[in-house]
Amino acid sequence: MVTTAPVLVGVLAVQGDVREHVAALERSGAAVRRVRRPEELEGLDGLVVPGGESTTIDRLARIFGLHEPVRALVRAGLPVYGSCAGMIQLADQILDGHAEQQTFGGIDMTVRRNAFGRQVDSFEAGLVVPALLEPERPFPAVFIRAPRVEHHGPGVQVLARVDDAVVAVRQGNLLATSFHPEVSGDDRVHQLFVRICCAHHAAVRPTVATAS
Ligand SMILES: NC(=O)CC[C@H](N)C(=O)O
Repeated sequence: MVTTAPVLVGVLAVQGDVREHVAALERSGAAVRRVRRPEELEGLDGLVVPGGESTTIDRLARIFGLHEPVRALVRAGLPVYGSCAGMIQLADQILDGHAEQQTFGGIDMTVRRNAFGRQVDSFEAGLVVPALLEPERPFPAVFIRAPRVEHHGPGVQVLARVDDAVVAVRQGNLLATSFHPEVSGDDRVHQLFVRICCAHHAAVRPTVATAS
């Protein structure tokens, strides 16, 4: 029998719906660590930037000394998944951000904050997402003051749209959704991310498989 340890995925825990992501990742087979300090980034196979308020996540990440180390890990190829405010944090450019707002960047896209307008601040949509397991089953996507991708470069793969709006993307090991899969009771987005983390782990860490 070959035994392998589960991948270790961090959840940036400065603000936002951290607990729901921790639970969804654990259900998807990952070991999870909440990250509030730079040293807690060490040894991770992936990182989730949760939804919440991107201006607050940005400000606290900089105060806690996490901004530069997370930027460096993104550029070094660590798998990172950003949901809603987390998607904003992974965008190279943002529209309707605060004047001094910064992002980790990494995905060659321009994201507009709060793009779906006040009258539909929150809504749910059944999305067709071919990249997920059982793609014929629509994903119950919950949008809460959600951003949308306005422009993206050729290296960015579009995973889902609502009408014409791009709401889920992947670029290499970086994954981002406008919506909140952690509150939907459907773990297929987290399962996709854990698979990306497993592939990265296998590529960068020598396998210590014990045969018995
Ligand atoms: N649910 C969310 O994460 C909302 C994101 C929020 N509108 C922002 O700009 O950060």
